Amino acid sequence: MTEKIAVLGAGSWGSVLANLLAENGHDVRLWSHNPEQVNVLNDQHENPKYMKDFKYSETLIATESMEDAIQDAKVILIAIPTGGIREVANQAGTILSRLNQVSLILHATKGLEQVTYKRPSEMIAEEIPETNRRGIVAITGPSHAEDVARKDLTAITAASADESHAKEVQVLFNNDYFRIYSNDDIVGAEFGAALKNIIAIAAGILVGLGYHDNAKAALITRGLNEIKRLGVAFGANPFTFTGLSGVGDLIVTATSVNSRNWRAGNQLGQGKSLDDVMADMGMVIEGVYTTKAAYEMSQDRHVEMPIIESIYKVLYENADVKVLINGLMQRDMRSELD
Ligand SMILES: NC(=O)C1=CN([C@@H]2O[C@H](COP(=O)(O)OP(=O)(O)OC[C@H]3O[C@@H](n4cnc5c(N)ncnc54)[C@H](O)[C@@H]3O)[C@@H](O)[C@H]2O)C=CC1
Ligand SMILES: O=C(CO)COP(=O)(O)O
Repeated sequence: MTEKIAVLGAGSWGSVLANLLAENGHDVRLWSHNPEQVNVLNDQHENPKYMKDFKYSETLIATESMEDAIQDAKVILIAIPTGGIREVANQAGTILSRLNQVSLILHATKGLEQVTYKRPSEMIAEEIPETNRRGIVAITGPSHAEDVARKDLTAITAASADESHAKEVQVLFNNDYFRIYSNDDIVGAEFGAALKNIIAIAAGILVGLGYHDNAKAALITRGLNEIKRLGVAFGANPFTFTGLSGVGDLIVTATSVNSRNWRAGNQLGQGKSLDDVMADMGMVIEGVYTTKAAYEMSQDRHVEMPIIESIYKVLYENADVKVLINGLMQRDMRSELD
């Protein structure tokens, strides 16, 4: 069945998901706050800053009016970085109240808010009145926008406390190259999504320093343990971390040059400064911010996270990464299962 769907955020991920939904036959309005980007998307079906050399479907319509996008949309997908999602959800909430409309809210954001440590779905719940939303679903998992654009096979998770909403999302997105599984553990899905970016930065650093496959495998495995430990401390189901939103996303992000977090780490490992890395990327590097939130959360909750603590020290205290690696390797001997 064709649905009207609003996608808020026309960066690499929002634009590619909007394109997929339009090609699935839905009536999609892609909102961006940048009028020039909207014109190029509508006239040339391109989005050069975010998705080089990719032609979007002619049925995809971009708009700079959030109200046009949202009006009559049964589903609203927010694909905005963590730093902007609260503001955009607030704008959407105001419009939904004014229109007296109720929509299902999806988000594709991977991070934790600074200072409050809130997950994206918690920010959405605070900004969009309950009377204007049927439910909140996180869509997350191993999915580089570049691979989805070229229709590589992709499987991700739709997570919602009410799994019936996640099942609705499966119907909207599924096609012959894109498959969504449902999960009722939105806490675990959002923790996996946010924290894997930190381990991806660490993996990039290791490769930048000249380490190889054994080091990467050790980092990914022990990193997953830290992700699970923090997530479980906040109520996540440990099994979620063995799924697409956990180990799946960790593999894709920590092993790929397509990952902006991995690339950022790789450049840091080669000696570039964090300021230069961030200025040159031109797109969001979520893990830089999530590292700070996760480190502070681990201190508050007394959750041991030595790898994430080391990345915090590299990014925020200019610590020597080789000294930190040495420290990690010399920690007290322990059981793998502790
Ligand atoms: N790019 C990818 O392959 C994937 C990205 N994600 C996640 O999706 C989220 C969005 O990422 P991308 O699209 O890749 O980022 P991006 O950096 O490519 O684009 C972000 C877009 O959001 C807009 N934006 C930022 N703050 C805004 C605000 N306050 N108001 C209005 N617009 C605002 C920017 O102008 C830009 O168009 C992130 O949390 C990311 O981790 C998730 C899966 C895959
Ligand atoms: O989340 C992603 C893939 O699942 C994209 O990761 P980056 O933000 O590191 O590019």
